[in-house]
Amino acid sequence: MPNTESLNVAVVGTGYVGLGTAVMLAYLGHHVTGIDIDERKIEMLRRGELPIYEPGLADLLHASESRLTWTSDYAAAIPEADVIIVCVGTPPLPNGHPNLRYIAEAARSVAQNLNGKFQVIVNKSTVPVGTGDWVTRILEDNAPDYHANRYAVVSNPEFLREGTALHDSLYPDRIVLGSASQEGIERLRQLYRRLLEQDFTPPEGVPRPAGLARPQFVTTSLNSAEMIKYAANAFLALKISFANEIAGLCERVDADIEEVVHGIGHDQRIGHRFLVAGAGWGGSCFAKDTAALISTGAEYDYDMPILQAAVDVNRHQRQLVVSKLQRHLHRLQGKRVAVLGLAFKPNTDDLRDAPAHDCITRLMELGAQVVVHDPVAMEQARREWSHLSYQEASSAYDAVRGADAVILMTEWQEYHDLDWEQAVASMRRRLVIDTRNVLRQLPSDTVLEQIGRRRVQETHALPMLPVGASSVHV
Ligand SMILES: NC(=O)C1=CN([C@@H]2O[C@H](COP(=O)(O)OP(=O)(O)OC[C@H]3O[C@@H](n4cnc5c(N)ncnc54)[C@H](O)[C@@H]3O)[C@@H](O)[C@H]2O)C=CC1
Ligand SMILES: O=C(O)[C@H]1O[C@H](OP(=O)(O)OP(=O)(O)OC[C@H]2O[C@@H](n3ccc(=O)[nH]c3=O)[C@H](O)[C@@H]2O)[C@H](O)[C@@H](O)[C@@H]1O
Repeated sequence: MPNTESLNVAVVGTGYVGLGTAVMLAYLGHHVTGIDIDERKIEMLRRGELPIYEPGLADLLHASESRLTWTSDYAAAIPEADVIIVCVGTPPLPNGHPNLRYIAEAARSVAQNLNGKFQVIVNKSTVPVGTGDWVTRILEDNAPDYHANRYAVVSNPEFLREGTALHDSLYPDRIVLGSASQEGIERLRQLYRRLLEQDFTPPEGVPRPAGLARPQFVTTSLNSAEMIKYAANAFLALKISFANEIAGLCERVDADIEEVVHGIGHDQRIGHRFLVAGAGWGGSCFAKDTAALISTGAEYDYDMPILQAAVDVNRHQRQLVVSKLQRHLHRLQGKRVAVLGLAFKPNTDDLRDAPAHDCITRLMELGAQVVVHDPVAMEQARREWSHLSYQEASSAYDAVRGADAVILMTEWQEYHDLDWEQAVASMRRRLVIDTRNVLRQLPSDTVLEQIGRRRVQETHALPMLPVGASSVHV
């Protein structure tokens, strides 16, 4: 094992996880080379620009610049690396199984450049149980001189959330390492020593949480580590779907999901987190990982009805938003609907499986005129959602002006801080569907619909107003 505190690390794949990992490890003092086959990303990173939006990441990137290198050439990074961390994508195939093509390609490229000394190949991508063994086989088949090479394969699942990636990377609850190689585990203990002991100066803007416990160091078999990642995401998705199911019943029996969650959350066995009802979970991983787990079950002829129900509840939840709109506006043909927020959650530009996509698609099918705004994801949407013909607004106020309804899809702070008095005064009809339950007091003549909550502001008829009218009596 190298004696120095600082290791040479190659991070393969510079997406949301790879970038967070590379920058965090450089901040902790390691020398990191990020490798990506996407040369556009590498060029941007070389210019000091980030290809993704993640709060605080640009500052940390610049603070650690001297220990960060970017390349598309495996040969420039792998031979020198003590640790190679694979963070390539594992997107879903139509049958729910993850596409492991990028993992196989990365493993082959790594194998061809191994140096013959002891190197640790870490898999951080989310992969089905058994992938670590399969990667070992790919390394054996492709390393130039298999017998001369010594290496360990370790599964090290990632638990960061987009939007809070730095916080989650620097202050993790646990670091999970699965491997049959004790030597591999020990090298990773060295890699993560500063994290484990919380022995670093917190970067500006990412303070250490008060009373923070040190991360748990969890070592397991390769298979168990791979399973831990899927089980964790499945359980979180399940919690949200449970909250959404109870929210639906709350609406029918005139109870309030927020009061209910507050009440049950004080039971320490339940807790408050990940029980916020809304438009359903989205993002790059929950749908992909629940589908992957169900598809793994199917391979073994093993049903997973609880997980399947969580997925079904989520699908239904996505449709709820438009139903709420129809309840008030009836026919949506020609109605102008403002959608605030496109990203699947605040503080990211990631649009993968964003609930806003389903909502906009449905609104368009029903003939509505859709105007959208997002503080950071508009450009991304122009690239990825070019099949949707909505109008873009340059500000939230512009989106809302003249609208028959506003749907708040993503709880960006900017929307929370809007001057709602001014915003609703410019609407044609004062109907606000808050799918994230974040709005509190709107002008009294506004209908505010939330998820699973008693109608916070009630009105019996929804008047149509001349645009710009400042008040109305109902
Ligand atoms: N996005 C997230 O918040 C989290 C993602 N994960 C998992 O981490 C993995 C990566 O996810 P993201 O970072 O979101 O993916 P991403 O799609 O943002 O990034 C993947 C990157 O890998 C690169 N790549 C593909 N093949 C390559 C190859 N052969 N060599 C070098 N680079 C290659 C792509 O060009 C891309 O830049 C996935 O398995 C995901 O499930 C785990 C925890 C959190
Ligand atoms: O494997 C992954 O990719 C990651 O997936 C999630 O992280 P992420 O998808 O970035 O974001 P979350 O904060 O978990 O939110 C996911 C979705 O659930 C929704 N959500 C979240 C929490 C909640 O209480 N209610 C709720 O509807 C969010 O709005 C969002 O659409 C997990 O939280 C991470 O631990 C995991 O590493």
